[in-house]
Amino acid sequence: MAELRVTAVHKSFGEVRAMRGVDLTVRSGTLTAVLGPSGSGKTTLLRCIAGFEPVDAGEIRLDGHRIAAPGRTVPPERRRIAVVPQEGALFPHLTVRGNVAYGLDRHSRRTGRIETVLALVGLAGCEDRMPHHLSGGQQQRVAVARALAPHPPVVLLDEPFSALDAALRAEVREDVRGALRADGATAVLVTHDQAEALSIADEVAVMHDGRIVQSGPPDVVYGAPADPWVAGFVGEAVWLPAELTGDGARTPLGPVQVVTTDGRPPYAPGRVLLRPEQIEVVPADSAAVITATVVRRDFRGHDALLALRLTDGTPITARIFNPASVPHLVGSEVGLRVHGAARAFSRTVQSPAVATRPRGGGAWPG
Ligand SMILES: Nc1ncnc2c1ncn2[C@@H]1O[C@H](COP(=O)(O)OP(=O)(O)OP(=O)(O)O)[C@@H](O)[C@H]1O
Repeated sequence: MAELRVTAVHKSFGEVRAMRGVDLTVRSGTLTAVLGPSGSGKTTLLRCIAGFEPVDAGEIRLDGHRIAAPGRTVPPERRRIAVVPQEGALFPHLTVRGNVAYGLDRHSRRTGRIETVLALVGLAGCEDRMPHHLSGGQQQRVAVARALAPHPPVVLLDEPFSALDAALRAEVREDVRGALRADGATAVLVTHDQAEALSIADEVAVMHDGRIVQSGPPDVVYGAPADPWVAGFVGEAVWLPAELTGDGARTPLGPVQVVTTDGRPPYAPGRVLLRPEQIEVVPADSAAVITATVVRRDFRGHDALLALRLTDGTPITARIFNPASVPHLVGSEVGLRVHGAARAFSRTVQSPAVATRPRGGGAWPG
Protein backbone atom coordinates (compact mmCIF):
# COMPACT_ATOMS: atom_id res chain seq x y z
CA MET A 1 0.00 0.00 0.00
CA ALA A 2 1.26 3.44 -0.83
CA GLU A 3 0.10 6.95 -1.56
CA LEU A 4 0.70 8.21 -5.06
CA ARG A 5 0.98 11.95 -5.69
CA VAL A 6 1.31 13.52 -9.12
CA THR A 7 2.00 17.27 -9.02
CA ALA A 8 1.91 19.74 -11.93
CA VAL A 9 3.20 17.19 -14.44
CA HIS A 10 3.73 18.27 -18.05
CA LYS A 11 4.58 15.98 -20.94
CA SER A 12 4.86 16.83 -24.63
CA PHE A 13 5.65 14.75 -27.70
CA GLY A 14 7.05 17.34 -30.11
CA GLU A 15 4.22 19.80 -30.68
CA VAL A 16 1.63 17.63 -28.92
CA ARG A 17 1.07 18.63 -25.31
CA ALA A 18 -0.23 15.35 -23.88
CA MET A 19 -0.22 16.55 -20.23
CA ARG A 20 -0.49 20.22 -19.25
CA GLY A 21 -0.08 20.34 -15.51
CA VAL A 22 -1.66 17.18 -14.13
CA ASP A 23 -2.39 16.96 -10.40
CA LEU A 24 -3.61 13.68 -8.96
CA THR A 25 -3.50 12.14 -5.50
CA VAL A 26 -4.36 8.49 -4.99
CA ARG A 27 -4.81 7.64 -1.33
CA SER A 28 -3.32 4.45 -0.01
CA GLY A 29 -5.54 1.42 -0.54
CA THR A 30 -8.01 3.15 -2.86
CA LEU A 31 -8.89 2.84 -6.51
CA THR A 32 -8.92 5.96 -8.68
CA ALA A 33 -10.39 5.83 -12.18
CA VAL A 34 -8.82 8.28 -14.64
CA LEU A 35 -11.72 8.95 -17.00
CA GLY A 36 -11.37 10.89 -20.23
CA PRO A 37 -12.07 10.83 -23.96
CA SER A 38 -9.62 9.47 -26.48
CA GLY A 39 -6.48 11.62 -26.70
CA SER A 40 -7.00 13.35 -23.33
CA GLY A 41 -3.67 12.04 -22.00
CA LYS A 42 -4.73 9.11 -19.81
CA THR A 43 -2.23 6.56 -21.14
CA THR A 44 0.57 9.12 -21.06
CA LEU A 45 -0.19 9.75 -17.38
CA LEU A 46 -0.11 6.01 -16.68
CA ARG A 47 3.16 5.59 -18.58
CA CYS A 48 4.79 8.42 -16.62
CA ILE A 49 3.66 6.85 -13.32
CA ALA A 50 4.99 3.45 -14.42
CA GLY A 51 8.32 4.99 -15.46
CA PHE A 52 8.04 4.25 -19.18
CA GLU A 53 8.14 7.98 -20.04
CA PRO A 54 10.12 10.78 -18.38
CA VAL A 55 8.20 13.90 -17.34
CA ASP A 56 9.04 17.37 -18.74
CA ALA A 57 8.01 19.27 -15.60
CA GLY A 58 6.43 18.58 -12.22
CA GLU A 59 7.00 15.50 -10.09
CA ILE A 60 5.56 12.15 -9.07
CA ARG A 61 5.97 10.83 -5.53
CA LEU A 62 5.31 7.38 -4.17
CA ASP A 63 4.94 7.38 -0.39
CA GLY A 64 6.81 10.66 -0.33
CA HIS A 65 9.75 9.41 -2.45
CA ARG A 66 10.30 11.33 -5.64
CA ILE A 67 10.22 8.80 -8.50
CA ALA A 68 9.87 11.22 -11.42
CA ALA A 69 10.92 14.80 -12.06
CA PRO A 70 12.82 16.51 -14.88
CA GLY A 71 16.26 14.86 -14.95
CA ARG A 72 15.19 12.16 -12.49
CA THR A 73 13.40 9.04 -13.71
CA VAL A 74 13.55 6.07 -11.38
CA PRO A 75 13.51 3.09 -13.80
CA PRO A 76 10.28 1.02 -13.93
CA GLU A 77 11.81 -2.07 -12.30
CA ARG A 78 12.90 -0.05 -9.27
CA ARG A 79 9.43 1.48 -8.83
CA ARG A 80 7.91 -2.01 -8.50
CA ILE A 81 4.66 -0.61 -9.89
CA ALA A 82 2.56 -3.30 -11.60
CA VAL A 83 0.82 -2.65 -14.91
CA VAL A 84 -2.16 -4.61 -16.24
CA PRO A 85 -2.43 -3.86 -19.97
CA GLN A 86 -5.56 -3.87 -22.15
CA GLU A 87 -5.14 -7.48 -23.05
CA GLY A 88 -3.39 -9.46 -20.33
CA ALA A 89 -0.26 -10.27 -22.36
CA LEU A 90 0.21 -13.61 -20.59
CA PHE A 91 3.15 -15.80 -21.50
CA PRO A 92 1.47 -18.35 -23.79
CA HIS A 93 3.96 -21.15 -23.06
CA LEU A 94 3.57 -20.93 -19.26
CA THR A 95 0.74 -22.34 -17.14
CA VAL A 96 -1.41 -20.05 -15.02
CA ARG A 97 0.88 -20.87 -12.10
CA GLY A 98 3.97 -20.10 -14.20
CA ASN A 99 2.52 -16.76 -15.27
CA VAL A 100 1.64 -15.70 -11.73
CA ALA A 101 4.96 -16.99 -10.36
CA TYR A 102 6.90 -14.88 -12.84
CA GLY A 103 8.63 -12.16 -10.86
CA LEU A 104 7.89 -13.75 -7.48
CA ASP A 105 10.74 -14.72 -5.18
CA ARG A 106 11.16 -18.34 -4.13
CA HIS A 107 9.82 -17.72 -0.64
CA SER A 108 6.54 -16.25 -1.91
CA ARG A 109 6.16 -19.11 -4.41
CA ARG A 110 6.46 -21.62 -1.60
CA THR A 111 4.21 -19.89 0.90
CA GLY A 112 1.02 -19.98 -1.09
CA ARG A 113 0.94 -16.49 -2.59
CA ILE A 114 0.10 -17.89 -6.04
CA GLU A 115 -2.91 -19.78 -4.73
CA THR A 116 -3.98 -16.77 -2.66
CA VAL A 117 -4.05 -14.29 -5.54
CA LEU A 118 -5.72 -16.78 -7.88
CA ALA A 119 -8.43 -17.34 -5.29
CA LEU A 120 -8.85 -13.55 -4.99
CA VAL A 121 -9.63 -13.28 -8.71
CA GLY A 122 -11.95 -16.31 -8.66
CA LEU A 123 -9.58 -18.80 -10.29
CA ALA A 124 -8.79 -21.17 -7.43
CA GLY A 125 -7.82 -24.56 -8.81
CA CYS A 126 -6.83 -23.27 -12.27
CA GLU A 127 -3.09 -23.26 -11.54
CA ASP A 128 -2.17 -25.87 -14.15
CA ARG A 129 -4.23 -24.59 -17.07
CA MET A 130 -2.64 -22.99 -20.12
CA PRO A 131 -3.63 -19.46 -21.19
CA HIS A 132 -5.15 -20.62 -24.50
CA HIS A 133 -7.55 -22.83 -22.55
CA LEU A 134 -8.93 -19.79 -20.71
CA SER A 135 -11.65 -17.34 -21.78
CA GLY A 136 -10.76 -13.68 -22.32
CA GLY A 137 -12.21 -12.82 -18.92
CA GLN A 138 -10.22 -15.55 -17.20
CA GLN A 139 -7.04 -14.38 -18.91
CA GLN A 140 -7.62 -10.86 -17.58
CA ARG A 141 -8.14 -12.29 -14.10
CA VAL A 142 -4.78 -14.09 -14.37
CA ALA A 143 -3.15 -10.84 -15.49
CA VAL A 144 -4.53 -9.10 -12.41
CA ALA A 145 -3.41 -11.98 -10.15
CA ARG A 146 0.07 -11.76 -11.68
CA ALA A 147 0.14 -8.01 -11.05
CA LEU A 148 -0.96 -8.38 -7.41
CA ALA A 149 1.30 -11.35 -6.58
CA PRO A 150 4.48 -9.47 -5.58
CA HIS A 151 2.55 -6.96 -3.39
CA PRO A 152 3.35 -3.94 -5.60
CA PRO A 153 2.87 -0.53 -3.96
CA VAL A 154 0.63 0.54 -6.86
CA VAL A 155 -1.27 -1.35 -9.57
CA LEU A 156 -1.98 0.48 -12.85
CA LEU A 157 -4.76 -0.88 -15.07
CA ASP A 158 -4.93 0.39 -18.65
CA GLU A 159 -8.48 -0.14 -19.99
CA PRO A 160 -8.27 -3.74 -18.71
CA PHE A 161 -11.86 -4.68 -19.55
CA SER A 162 -12.21 -3.08 -22.98
CA ALA A 163 -11.70 -6.32 -24.92
CA LEU A 164 -14.42 -8.17 -23.00
CA ASP A 165 -18.07 -8.31 -24.05
CA ALA A 166 -20.58 -6.33 -21.99
CA ALA A 167 -21.93 -9.11 -19.74
CA LEU A 168 -18.50 -10.53 -18.98
CA ARG A 169 -17.04 -7.06 -18.46
CA ALA A 170 -19.38 -6.27 -15.56
CA GLU A 171 -18.61 -9.58 -13.87
CA VAL A 172 -14.81 -9.43 -14.29
CA ARG A 173 -14.83 -5.77 -13.22
CA GLU A 174 -16.62 -6.58 -9.96
CA ASP A 175 -14.28 -9.48 -9.22
CA VAL A 176 -11.16 -7.45 -10.00
CA ARG A 177 -12.39 -4.63 -7.78
CA GLY A 178 -12.99 -7.16 -5.02
CA ALA A 179 -9.50 -8.64 -5.47
CA LEU A 180 -7.83 -5.22 -5.34
CA ARG A 181 -9.79 -4.32 -2.24
CA ALA A 182 -9.10 -7.64 -0.49
CA ASP A 183 -5.40 -7.22 -1.17
CA GLY A 184 -5.41 -3.58 -0.01
CA ALA A 185 -3.90 -2.44 -3.31
CA THR A 186 -3.54 1.21 -4.31
CA ALA A 187 -4.77 1.26 -7.89
CA VAL A 188 -5.21 3.58 -10.87
CA LEU A 189 -7.53 2.48 -13.64
CA VAL A 190 -7.63 4.26 -16.98
CA THR A 191 -10.91 4.17 -18.88
CA HIS A 192 -13.04 6.16 -21.30
CA ASP A 193 -16.16 4.35 -20.06
CA GLN A 194 -18.16 6.60 -17.73
CA ALA A 195 -20.32 3.82 -16.31
CA GLU A 196 -17.24 1.76 -15.55
CA ALA A 197 -15.45 4.62 -13.79
CA LEU A 198 -18.50 5.59 -11.74
CA SER A 199 -19.25 2.02 -10.70
CA ILE A 200 -15.79 0.76 -9.81
CA ALA A 201 -13.81 3.65 -8.34
CA ASP A 202 -13.47 5.32 -4.95
CA GLU A 203 -12.42 8.50 -6.74
CA VAL A 204 -12.94 9.53 -10.35
CA ALA A 205 -10.40 11.90 -11.92
CA VAL A 206 -11.85 13.37 -15.10
CA MET A 207 -9.19 14.17 -17.69
CA HIS A 208 -9.72 16.56 -20.59
CA ASP A 209 -7.16 17.97 -22.94
CA GLY A 210 -4.13 17.07 -20.82
CA ARG A 211 -5.56 18.19 -17.48
CA ILE A 212 -7.49 16.67 -14.61
CA VAL A 213 -10.54 18.94 -14.65
CA GLN A 214 -12.29 17.41 -11.66
CA SER A 215 -11.61 14.69 -9.15
CA GLY A 216 -13.82 13.40 -6.41
CA PRO A 217 -16.04 10.53 -5.32
CA PRO A 218 -18.22 9.19 -8.18
CA ASP A 219 -21.47 10.57 -6.79
CA VAL A 220 -19.97 14.04 -6.43
CA VAL A 221 -18.51 14.07 -9.94
CA TYR A 222 -21.86 12.92 -11.36
CA GLY A 223 -24.10 14.98 -9.12
CA ALA A 224 -21.98 18.12 -8.82
CA PRO A 225 -19.89 18.34 -12.00
CA ALA A 226 -17.36 21.17 -11.95
CA ASP A 227 -18.28 22.59 -15.33
CA PRO A 228 -20.59 21.98 -18.29
CA TRP A 229 -18.06 19.80 -20.11
CA VAL A 230 -17.70 17.41 -17.16
CA ALA A 231 -21.49 17.39 -16.75
CA GLY A 232 -21.95 16.22 -20.33
CA PHE A 233 -19.07 13.75 -20.26
CA VAL A 234 -19.89 11.83 -17.10
CA GLY A 235 -23.58 11.29 -17.84
CA GLU A 236 -26.69 12.22 -19.76
CA ALA A 237 -27.33 15.94 -19.46
CA VAL A 238 -30.60 17.82 -19.93
CA TRP A 239 -29.81 21.48 -20.59
CA LEU A 240 -32.66 23.90 -20.03
CA PRO A 241 -32.66 27.57 -21.02
CA ALA A 242 -33.18 29.38 -17.73
CA GLU A 243 -33.96 32.84 -16.48
CA LEU A 244 -32.39 33.04 -13.06
CA THR A 245 -34.53 34.42 -10.25
CA GLY A 246 -32.71 34.64 -6.91
CA ASP A 247 -32.16 31.06 -5.77
CA GLY A 248 -34.34 29.58 -8.52
CA ALA A 249 -34.95 29.81 -12.25
CA ARG A 250 -37.81 29.99 -14.73
CA THR A 251 -37.42 27.23 -17.33
CA PRO A 252 -39.59 25.63 -20.03
CA LEU A 253 -40.31 22.93 -17.41
CA GLY A 254 -41.59 25.55 -14.98
CA PRO A 255 -39.87 27.07 -11.94
CA VAL A 256 -36.96 25.02 -10.55
CA GLN A 257 -34.64 25.39 -7.60
CA VAL A 258 -31.02 26.07 -8.59
CA VAL A 259 -27.71 25.19 -6.93
CA THR A 260 -24.14 25.85 -8.05
CA THR A 261 -21.21 23.53 -7.56
CA ASP A 262 -18.94 26.04 -5.92
CA GLY A 263 -21.51 28.27 -4.23
CA ARG A 264 -20.65 31.22 -6.49
CA PRO A 265 -23.38 33.10 -8.36
CA PRO A 266 -24.52 31.24 -11.47
CA TYR A 267 -23.30 32.20 -14.89
CA ALA A 268 -25.86 34.44 -16.60
CA PRO A 269 -27.86 34.57 -18.90
CA GLY A 270 -27.93 31.00 -17.80
CA ARG A 271 -28.87 27.54 -18.69
CA VAL A 272 -29.29 24.89 -16.06
CA LEU A 273 -28.59 21.18 -15.89
CA LEU A 274 -30.88 18.36 -14.90
CA ARG A 275 -30.17 14.63 -15.02
CA PRO A 276 -32.76 12.51 -16.87
CA GLU A 277 -33.69 10.66 -13.67
CA GLN A 278 -34.85 13.99 -12.16
CA ILE A 279 -37.65 14.17 -14.73
CA GLU A 280 -40.68 12.06 -13.92
CA VAL A 281 -42.97 11.00 -16.77
CA VAL A 282 -46.65 11.00 -15.79
CA PRO A 283 -49.95 10.83 -17.74
CA ALA A 284 -50.49 13.97 -19.83
CA ASP A 285 -53.81 14.70 -18.13
CA SER A 286 -52.26 14.85 -14.61
CA ALA A 287 -52.78 18.10 -12.78
CA ALA A 288 -50.20 20.89 -13.09
CA VAL A 289 -47.72 19.21 -15.40
CA ILE A 290 -45.88 20.41 -18.49
CA THR A 291 -46.75 18.29 -21.52
CA ALA A 292 -44.29 16.86 -24.03
CA THR A 293 -44.31 14.56 -27.04
CA VAL A 294 -42.29 11.33 -27.10
CA VAL A 295 -39.76 11.54 -29.96
CA ARG A 296 -37.71 8.38 -29.34
CA ARG A 297 -37.52 5.55 -26.83
CA ASP A 298 -34.13 4.07 -26.08
CA PHE A 299 -34.87 0.79 -24.29
CA ARG A 300 -32.01 -0.45 -22.12
CA GLY A 301 -33.58 -3.37 -20.31
CA HIS A 302 -33.49 -2.21 -16.69
CA ASP A 303 -34.38 1.36 -17.69
CA ALA A 304 -35.11 3.43 -20.79
CA LEU A 305 -34.32 6.93 -21.98
CA LEU A 306 -37.16 8.86 -23.52
CA ALA A 307 -36.31 11.66 -25.94
CA LEU A 308 -39.09 14.24 -25.64
CA ARG A 309 -39.97 17.59 -27.11
CA LEU A 310 -41.86 20.36 -25.33
CA THR A 311 -44.45 22.42 -27.20
CA ASP A 312 -41.89 25.27 -27.52
CA GLY A 313 -39.43 22.81 -29.15
CA THR A 314 -37.09 22.33 -26.17
CA PRO A 315 -35.58 18.80 -26.26
CA ILE A 316 -35.75 16.86 -22.97
CA THR A 317 -34.47 13.43 -21.97
CA ALA A 318 -36.17 11.48 -19.18
CA ARG A 319 -35.07 8.20 -17.65
CA ILE A 320 -37.85 5.78 -16.84
CA PHE A 321 -37.42 2.78 -14.64
CA ASN A 322 -39.33 -0.47 -15.19
CA PRO A 323 -39.82 0.53 -18.86
CA ALA A 324 -41.38 -2.78 -19.92
CA SER A 325 -44.56 -1.94 -18.00
CA VAL A 326 -44.97 1.53 -19.57
CA PRO A 327 -44.81 1.55 -23.39
CA HIS A 328 -44.63 5.36 -23.98
CA LEU A 329 -45.20 5.13 -27.70
CA VAL A 330 -43.37 7.48 -30.03
CA GLY A 331 -45.70 10.36 -30.91
CA SER A 332 -47.75 10.06 -27.71
CA GLU A 333 -48.21 12.94 -25.28
CA VAL A 334 -46.96 12.69 -21.69
CA GLY A 335 -46.69 14.97 -18.66
CA LEU A 336 -43.41 15.87 -16.97
CA ARG A 337 -42.52 16.71 -13.38
CA VAL A 338 -39.12 17.85 -12.10
CA HIS A 339 -37.62 16.49 -8.88
CA GLY A 340 -34.79 18.12 -6.96
CA ALA A 341 -32.72 21.15 -7.84
CA ALA A 342 -31.21 22.03 -11.19
CA ARG A 343 -27.51 22.84 -11.36
CA ALA A 344 -26.10 26.08 -12.68
CA PHE A 345 -22.47 26.83 -13.45
CA SER A 346 -20.51 29.89 -12.54
CA ARG A 347 -18.12 29.39 -15.45
CA THR A 348 -18.32 27.98 -18.94
CA VAL A 349 -14.71 26.96 -19.57
CA GLN A 350 -12.85 24.08 -18.03
CA SER A 351 -10.48 24.85 -15.24
CA PRO A 352 -8.84 22.65 -12.62
CA ALA A 353 -11.37 21.93 -9.91
CA VAL A 354 -11.63 19.56 -7.03
CA ALA A 355 -14.99 18.39 -5.75
CA THR A 356 -14.88 17.11 -2.24
CA ARG A 357 -17.31 16.04 0.42
CA PRO A 358 -16.81 15.08 4.04
CA ARG A 359 -15.64 11.48 4.12
CA GLY A 360 -15.78 8.88 6.84
CA GLY A 361 -12.31 7.55 6.17
CA GLY A 362 -13.32 4.13 4.80
CA ALA A 363 -11.11 3.40 1.82
CA TRP A 364 -13.49 1.39 -0.35
CA PRO A 365 -17.21 1.66 -0.82
CA GLY A 366 -19.08 -1.49 0.12
N1 LIG B 1 4.75 8.39 -28.20
C1 LIG B 1 3.99 9.40 -28.66
N2 LIG B 1 4.43 10.17 -29.68
C2 LIG B 1 3.70 11.20 -30.14
N3 LIG B 1 2.48 11.56 -29.65
C3 LIG B 1 1.98 10.82 -28.65
C4 LIG B 1 2.70 9.72 -28.10
N4 LIG B 1 1.94 9.18 -27.11
C5 LIG B 1 0.82 9.92 -27.04
N5 LIG B 1 0.83 10.91 -27.96
C6 LIG B 1 -0.21 11.93 -28.16
O1 LIG B 1 -0.52 12.49 -26.90
C7 LIG B 1 -1.92 12.72 -26.79
C8 LIG B 1 -2.46 11.96 -25.60
O2 LIG B 1 -2.39 10.57 -25.90
P1 LIG B 1 -2.80 9.43 -24.87
O3 LIG B 1 -2.54 8.12 -25.53
O4 LIG B 1 -2.14 9.67 -23.57
O5 LIG B 1 -4.36 9.67 -24.73
P2 LIG B 1 -5.49 8.71 -24.16
O6 LIG B 1 -6.40 9.57 -23.37
O7 LIG B 1 -4.86 7.56 -23.47
O8 LIG B 1 -6.21 8.22 -25.49
P3 LIG B 1 -6.84 6.78 -25.82
O9 LIG B 1 -8.02 6.60 -24.92
O10 LIG B 1 -7.24 6.92 -27.27
O11 LIG B 1 -5.78 5.75 -25.60
C9 LIG B 1 -2.55 12.29 -28.11
O12 LIG B 1 -2.66 13.45 -28.92
C10 LIG B 1 -1.51 11.34 -28.68
O13 LIG B 1 -1.56 11.33 -30.09
